[in-house]
Amino acid sequence: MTVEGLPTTEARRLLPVLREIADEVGPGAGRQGRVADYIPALSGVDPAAFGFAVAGVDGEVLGVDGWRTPFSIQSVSKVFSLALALAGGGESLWARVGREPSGNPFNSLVQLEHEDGIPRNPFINAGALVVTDRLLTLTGDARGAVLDLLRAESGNPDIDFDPDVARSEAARGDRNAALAHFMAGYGNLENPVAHVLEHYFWQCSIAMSCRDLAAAGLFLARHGLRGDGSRLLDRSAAKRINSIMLTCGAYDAAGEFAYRVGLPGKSGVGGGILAVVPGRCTLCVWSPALDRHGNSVAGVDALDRFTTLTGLSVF
Ligand SMILES: NC(=O)CC[C@H](N)C(=O)O
Repeated sequence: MTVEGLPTTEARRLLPVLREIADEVGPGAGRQGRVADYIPALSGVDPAAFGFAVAGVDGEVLGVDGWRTPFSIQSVSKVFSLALALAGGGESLWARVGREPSGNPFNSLVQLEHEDGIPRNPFINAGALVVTDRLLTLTGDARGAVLDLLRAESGNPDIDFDPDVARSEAARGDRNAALAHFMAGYGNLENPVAHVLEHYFWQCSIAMSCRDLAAAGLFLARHGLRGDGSRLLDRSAAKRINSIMLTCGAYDAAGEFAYRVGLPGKSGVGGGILAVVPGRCTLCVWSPALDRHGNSVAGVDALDRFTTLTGLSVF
């Protein structure tokens, strides 16, 4: 029981652990790694920023330091577009994208030719472009569908795209354009390349805080149930997304992430990482300085310490 006599929630119980970790990791944030600058609009972010939030399956969200500061969610959006594509279109997606770790950088082209235009998994860029294409076919507005889901599940209607980030990425989008055109050449896109790219860039540009992302990801900890009690995914689909996050969520460092953290997680080059403790809670950590794989240095460190201190991993 807490001092107020209310039952201790998961978030309240874990908040002191987040505080302890932030005191250890936060002061060093930005000393190792580099902020992503291949998307120019991301390059001005403070490398020393740090935020950490925990959301219990009851919906309570608490956090420390910069947990309410919005940042560019980038590839963390890939979890939500995948959830919507599976919820709306089912298993047929898997004819067009695989479920194996790639072992290659998130924007790599090399595997695609060997594997006939079928991306290894939905969390590398090529795979996410296929998922966006599927969502476009299903909804007519992939980026709008992702934004609506994020607003609804976080309970924050003010979440929005960042047009500067979206335009900046489009202006430097040659690699993603190459991936999309290459897959179109293999017949693995249903919509025009320019349309798919636009929706992908805008979806990546969404700005959210650790608070909002931890809350929005709770359906993954609730085995597919949304905040209003309705079902987004059946239990099996939720399990599968968590599994792919564990094996593919940190690009070509997914093995190292699983080794150190032991949780399903998805990182983005904005420095955010969403992690899931199924049945218990979600965590979102943010610190913009990245390692050479594109994962937040302080973010992975914080999650590593979290599972070490609490024993809350899937193993
Ligand atoms: N790893 C990432 O977060 C990459 C996302 C970024 N929008 C890109 O396509 O390059």
